[in-house]
Amino acid sequence: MTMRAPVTPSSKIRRTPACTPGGTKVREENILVTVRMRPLSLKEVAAYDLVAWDISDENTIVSKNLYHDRHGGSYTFDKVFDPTCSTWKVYEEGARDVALSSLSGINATIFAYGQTSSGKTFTMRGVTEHAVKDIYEHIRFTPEREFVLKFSALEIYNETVVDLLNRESGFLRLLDDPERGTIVDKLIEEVITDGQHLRHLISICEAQRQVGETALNDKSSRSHQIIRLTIESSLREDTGCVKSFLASLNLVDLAGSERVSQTNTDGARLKEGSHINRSLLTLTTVIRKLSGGKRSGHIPYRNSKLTRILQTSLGGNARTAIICTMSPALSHVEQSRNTLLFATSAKDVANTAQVNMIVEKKELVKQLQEEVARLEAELRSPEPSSSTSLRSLLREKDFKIQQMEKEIYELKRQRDIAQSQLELERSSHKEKKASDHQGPSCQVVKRLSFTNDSPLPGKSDSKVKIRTGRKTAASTDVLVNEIRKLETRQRQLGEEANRALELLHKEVSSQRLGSRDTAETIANMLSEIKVIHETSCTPEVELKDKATLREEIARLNSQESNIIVLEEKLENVQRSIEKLVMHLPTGEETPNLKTSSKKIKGIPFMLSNTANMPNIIRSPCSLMSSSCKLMENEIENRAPERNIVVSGTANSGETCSISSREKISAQKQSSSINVKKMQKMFKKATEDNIQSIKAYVTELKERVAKLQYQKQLLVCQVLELEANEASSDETEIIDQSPMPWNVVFEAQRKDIIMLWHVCHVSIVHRTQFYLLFRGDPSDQIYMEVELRRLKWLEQHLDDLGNASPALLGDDPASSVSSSIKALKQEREYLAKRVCSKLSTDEREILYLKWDIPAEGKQRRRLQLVNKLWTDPLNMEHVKESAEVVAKLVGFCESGQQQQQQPISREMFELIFAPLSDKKTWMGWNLISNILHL
Ligand SMILES: Nc1ncnc2c1ncn2[C@@H]1O[C@H](COP(=O)(O)OP(=O)(O)OP(=O)(O)O)[C@@H](O)[C@H]1O
Repeated sequence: MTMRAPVTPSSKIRRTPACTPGGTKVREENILVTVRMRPLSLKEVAAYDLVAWDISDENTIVSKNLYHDRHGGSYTFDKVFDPTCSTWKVYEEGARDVALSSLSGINATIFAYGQTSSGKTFTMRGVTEHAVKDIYEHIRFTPEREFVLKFSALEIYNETVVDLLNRESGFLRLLDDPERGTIVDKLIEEVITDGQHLRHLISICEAQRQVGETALNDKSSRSHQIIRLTIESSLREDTGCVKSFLASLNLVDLAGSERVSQTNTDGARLKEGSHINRSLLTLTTVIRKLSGGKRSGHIPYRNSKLTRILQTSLGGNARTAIICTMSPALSHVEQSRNTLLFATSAKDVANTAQVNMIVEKKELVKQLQEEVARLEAELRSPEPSSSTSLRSLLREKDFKIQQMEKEIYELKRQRDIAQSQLELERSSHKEKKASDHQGPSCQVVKRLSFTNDSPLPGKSDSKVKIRTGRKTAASTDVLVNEIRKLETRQRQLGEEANRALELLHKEVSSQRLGSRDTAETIANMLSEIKVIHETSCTPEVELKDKATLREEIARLNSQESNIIVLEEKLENVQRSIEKLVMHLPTGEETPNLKTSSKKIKGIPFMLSNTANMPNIIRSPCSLMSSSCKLMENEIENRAPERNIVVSGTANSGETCSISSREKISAQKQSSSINVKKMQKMFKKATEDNIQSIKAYVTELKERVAKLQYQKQLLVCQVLELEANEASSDETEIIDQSPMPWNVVFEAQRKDIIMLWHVCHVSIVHRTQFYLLFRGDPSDQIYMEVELRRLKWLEQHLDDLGNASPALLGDDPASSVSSSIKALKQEREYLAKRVCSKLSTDEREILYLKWDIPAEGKQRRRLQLVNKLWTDPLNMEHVKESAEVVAKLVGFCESGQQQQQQPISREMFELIFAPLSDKKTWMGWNLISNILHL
């Protein structure tokens, strides 16, 4: 029966931190790592193999030969099981707890890792059996819950995923699911009826699995096997709380790492071995990178199907147990040490297991509503102690919301600025076009430009198109000039307004046109306008560079409060004007003629500088002079035979005087008519002036707004400049401080050594390269090329292995297996030279140091050579291997014994040949062949 995804659309998986049975929260938990040592196999006993390890206590395993173990030969784990331990004990202490977590919604994975024939399948078979038994026992003793178990199984064979319940479905694809991580497409899931059914399915999978015979194991698993039990459980009674738990239990039996020299494989087995080793290498890399909390870097899960499928179990949402299996034999000591090193890294990997609960959407809503109601009730409760923290939390949230609103407002504002800037840019562009038509000498300076949808001008947003450098400086100058012009204009206007107001003040107080209130109002207005004028006066600064631009912004910033004061004052002035209008004299009031005529004489005639202030303020004095003229005309009309002169103030140069007594009497006769006319005229002049001041105030307001806008532009420009400088600084920093070459060299050398190992590169080549390139700066290019070639080769190993002969040509060295074969031949060749090139003492020391048992001269020599260059992670081993190979081949570094063959860089001349030229690009076999001759 085929089952699809267990999560239905109407339900949702909720994850909460996992709890131990005791109820304490588990946020991070390290992988449980145990080591199981099997007994010596019959073959090993027959070969008189020795036991290389001691188990000093139930947590520690120690190498019997401490001579060259760089880890001091002692390794500690959560548990170490000696060869007499039963699988039950291994399960009980190394897997049970983790396996049973899956019953309470926590994903669990148990896997066995180790060298081929070390007992992984043996152990996992037992562990699976015990887990199945325990699971069914738990189900039996938990009647209140209903359990649904589903079974699926797959194998990863030669990096392809196959369904063990349905081999016919071919190779399965891996898909990325945002909710569940990596899933295997079309993998069959069968619902299990009971324990018997489950055991039956497991046995089917065992029968289906790829198994082959190797020199080390008659039934060697040639694939990684993953059995997955998906366990869903829910309460039988609807209690209204969490509906069900959902988790999977992965039981993983990995294929074993193997050495061609030990497994004596070729053909299909060899290819399998290569795939197995590669995926295990990725697993090792993933574990190494995850260990010690070094999660920040890239974890290469995607480099193999195995690590992709197990991703959640390695540093993710699962509890994981690893049982490392090993042989006790001395002949496998190197492989066992590698297993122990892997186990040591795995100990440091931390997982974050969560309880996976399935909650129906309706139920989820209900639960959330209840939660909200509870929280609200708590907030309302008179007992503050329990809700204090909640309240403060809410306050905090409110505050955050407010801040966010402010930010949104600010962003909108900045967007508007950017848009207006764009408008400016457009008009400037038009101007430029127009001036271009006029002639080449006309230059238009461009401003900053932002794209229409740019949210934040001046920030590092990639949408912001910035024209920087000289253009920015030029546009800054233009802006500054504009601001300067505005400011000068404003100053002039301020002065005009002052004069006009002073005049008005005098007029009102001398004419007593209004009450005392009116006089006070105007006096206030006058002083406020003065403040405005003083506040808005700015010193002239030459703004040429960014520093002065910044100073200018600082000044504008400091004037921010002034601007606010200014705006307030303008409001006051406007109010005062309103008041003033209310107090204006009506036509019915009869002023004292004597005083009026006296005052007329006394009114100072101040002609405003109308050229500088067009359409803003008309001085009442000019109106007064015209009213004088009107009076004069009237008098002249009434007594044409007499010469009447009306004298004015010194300012105007006009005078208004009467030359004879007759003229005075004529004036007296007509005075009653003229006074009314004068009153009207005076009132009109005052009204006009008030209108002018109103207009002026409005304009001042506009100017202030403009100034603020200009300030924003300046700020934007400075931000631009800073962002550009910062990015160029960063580039400089990067350029100026590369990683020291020796550090790069060490890292590259380690990578190269690992890749040589993975790609089965000739050990003679490795030796030459290793001895020749020791970190001299001139080695850089050689290291780079070697690394690239190896990376390419590693990536294409598969393709090469599978490629048709037509693609590869006849060159036998172009496939993986031929590389391995060539390596084997090379080792045989070197083994023949052991006696002639190494002295007896040298040989004995090496045999002792490298744990080579004393049995058969030829066999010992081969064993010695087979150990060379086999531990790419151990730099001491690498160095020793290179020294031994150099002696065997007769290399010497320049300056050493002359009878030996000197290594020179010419051997590694950089060849950039087309890929079809296998001999050249694979290169190494060719080089070593030459050297062998
Ligand atoms: N603890 C043990 N006690 C007794 N025999 C064991 C033990 N572990 C393994 N063996 C035996 O060792 C042999 C190899 O074991 P097994 O096939 O489990 O190794 P493996 O690691 O799975 O190898 P491969 O990776 O090649 O599949 C088997 O014959 C198995 O019965």
